[in-house]
Amino acid sequence: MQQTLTPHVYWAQRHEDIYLRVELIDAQNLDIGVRDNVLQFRAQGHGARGQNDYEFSLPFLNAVKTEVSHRSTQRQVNITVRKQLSGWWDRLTLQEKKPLFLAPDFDRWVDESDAEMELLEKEEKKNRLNMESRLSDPSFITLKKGFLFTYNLVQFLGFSWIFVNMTIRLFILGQDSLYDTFYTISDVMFFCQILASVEVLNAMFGVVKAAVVPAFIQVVGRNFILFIILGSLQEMHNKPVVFFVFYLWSSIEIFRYPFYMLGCIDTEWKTITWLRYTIWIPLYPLGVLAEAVAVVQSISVFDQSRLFSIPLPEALGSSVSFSCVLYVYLPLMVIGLLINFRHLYKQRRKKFRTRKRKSN
Ligand SMILES: CCCCCCCCCCCCC[C@@H](O)CC(=O)SCCNC(=O)CCNC(=O)[C@H](O)C(C)(C)COP(=O)(O)OP(=O)(O)OC[C@H]1O[C@@H](n2cnc3c(N)ncnc32)[C@H](O)[C@@H]1OP(=O)(O)O
Repeated sequence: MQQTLTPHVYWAQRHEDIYLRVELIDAQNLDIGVRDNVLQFRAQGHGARGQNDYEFSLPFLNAVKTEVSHRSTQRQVNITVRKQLSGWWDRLTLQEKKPLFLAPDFDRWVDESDAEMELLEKEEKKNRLNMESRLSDPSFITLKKGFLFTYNLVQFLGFSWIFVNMTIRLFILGQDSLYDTFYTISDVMFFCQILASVEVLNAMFGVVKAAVVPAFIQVVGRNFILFIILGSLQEMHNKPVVFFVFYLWSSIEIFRYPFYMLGCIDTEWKTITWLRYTIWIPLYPLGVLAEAVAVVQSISVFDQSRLFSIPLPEALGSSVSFSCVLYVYLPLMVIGLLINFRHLYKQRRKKFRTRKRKSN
């Protein structure tokens, strides 16, 4: 006659689950359930004392859910019980004295802080997956493309207006047009450059696959020139350098934004792609050079007007001219140029390498 025996049971916990491993080979006729917060286990199998009926019951320390999941392998039965409330238990069973058949499962054992880390990682992974599934949701993609298309269209119209207006004025007025660029163009340029801040946000929040640092350097660099150097000093408004800065900026944008617009409707025009990834090569250094000339020309104006001068403690004198900041800014421009030049060079290589591979 078969006698009923108790198998060896190993346990471990996480904040949300209890894991039990019952050492029973070829377990059959399993009857496992939670009743009145007590796990009841009954099965036939080959345990420490050979082929027998095996059973045990475990009254849990805290409340658990009644549904139990289990999986029987050739060597053991794995049971997972969900805790009613997420938390760390001091022990598994209601009674303080540990039953003799129960031992920690060192293969799965972790201490509370490790389990917390595990939980955090699990949650992060869940959030990431949620985010990814939201980002790949067709309605979100349509909304995103609609937003980007509109943004790029507005910028394209703005910069085209600037470029065409300046070109026509150059043809009609000749050299004279160089002296009043700021008065005729600055409002639209202010609008476009303020709006361009969206590009940093787009890169930061992953709306587009663009790099954050180059976008930040680009937007901050241009806005510094536009609002601080040109916008705040009336003496700079009629300088020909304004023409060169605005013309060089708009020359790239009338190709860059249509390139992005076409991307939003999954279309590519090879000429536009080539122009977007090529004409920055002469334009970028020329643009930085024109901006540097504007900075140098503004130094004497800042020194005379004392605009934005930095107040000092009485012992050191009255104030320091804002031109000190400009002496620091000039080498920063060179660093910014190198960072963005390298970035654009990489983007160009990536673009043309991919296209060559596609056409092979
Ligand atoms: C702590 C204070 C620091 C302050 C530092 C100050 C330093 C000052 C440095 C001054 C340097 C600035 C000088 C500059 O003002 C001079 C000029 O501009 S001269 C004129 C010539 N200029 C240019 O050619 C630069 C034009 N600008 C750019 O190219 C970008 O702004 C730049 C950030 C530099 C690079 O762009 P990005 O990283 O976005 O690369 P991609 O265009 O290849 O885009 C990558 C992918 O993202 C998709 N994308 C990007 N934007 C959009 C969008 N608006 N709509 C839709 N899709 C977009 C794009 O399609 C690419 O995707 P895929 O690869 O799938 O095609």
